[in-house]
Amino acid sequence: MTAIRAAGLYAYYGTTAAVNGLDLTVPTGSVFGFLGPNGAGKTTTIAMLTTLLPPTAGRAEVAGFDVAGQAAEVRRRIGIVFQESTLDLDLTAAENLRFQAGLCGLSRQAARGAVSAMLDLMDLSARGATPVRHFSTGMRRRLEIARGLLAGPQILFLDEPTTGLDAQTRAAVWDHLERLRRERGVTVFVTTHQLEEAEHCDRIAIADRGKVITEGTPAELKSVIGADLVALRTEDDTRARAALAERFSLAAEPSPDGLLIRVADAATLVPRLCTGLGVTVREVNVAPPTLDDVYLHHTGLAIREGETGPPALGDLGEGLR
Ligand SMILES: Nc1ncnc2c1ncn2[C@@H]1O[C@H](COP(=O)(O)OP(=O)(O)OP(=O)(O)O)[C@@H](O)[C@H]1O
Repeated sequence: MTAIRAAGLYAYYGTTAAVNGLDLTVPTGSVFGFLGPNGAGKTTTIAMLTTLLPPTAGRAEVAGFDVAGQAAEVRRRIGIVFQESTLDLDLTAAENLRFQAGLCGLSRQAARGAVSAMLDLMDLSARGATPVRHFSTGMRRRLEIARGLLAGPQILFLDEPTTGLDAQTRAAVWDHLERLRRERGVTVFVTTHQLEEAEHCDRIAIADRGKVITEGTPAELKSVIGADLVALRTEDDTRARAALAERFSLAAEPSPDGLLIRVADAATLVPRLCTGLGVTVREVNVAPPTLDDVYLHHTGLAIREGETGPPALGDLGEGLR
């Protein structure tokens, strides 16, 4: 089953192609991470998939409905959590949710049930009557997610949901997202700058310049890189570097962690190095490929958080009603 399918999707702002022939398939019930450097087209893609921005060309289906021709059907089946908070700080948590329930057209009785269930799901039941002004950043984020889920969407879109949160709060938000998938079968589509967060995803797509350049499970993507990073400390790194080139045809980069070498199979190479290098090896560390390596390999960029970016999703349209 496919929750989201995009084929040859384009979005132009004037003559700039923000999304440039993007193809995407998101399986139902998955947590799908959408990664990419600033300006890769992530926010614009979410804006099209959530019907806030009409595609310039191409096709996208969400929950089986066309985003351009069947926007109302799509909207009925999705929830969105914007990057910027859109909560009313003067209202309590429950009031914020009730307000949203009204916008979604839920009856008074249905709203009461949904508000209480969502507060419960996001561990906010005890704070329903507290004005949001008194909430921590993490609690506000959880409330935003609760609000995105209020109308029982099949697919939840989140644009950089953990930006600005500390590590502990980020982990809590991810716990909740994983629970959603597990307990409610909600498909979660999330953009993130945090590669360690991408490890939580079932599948990841990396976008650059408006196109998906690679896609797969975290393990698949790492296996494509297929190289362990070996850090070698020796009694004489200059001689060791020359010996690595001469005897093993390996190029080593000096670094504060020692000589760094990328090899396909460190387990076989390391014992050979220790006996055949001709320079005493003092310390060896082996690290399997990380998503950072994958990202760097495909985009030529190290991912960084907190860079200034183009407009947030909330600025692109009126929001779902
Ligand atoms: N409203 C707009 N008008 C003109 N150009 C825009 C507009 N919104 C985005 N762009 C341009 O489109 C490209 C893609 O932007 P988009 O915001 O979709 O990327 P992104 O991957 O979400 O970036 P970030 O991670 O910084 O949010 C960028 O070159 C950006 O400058």
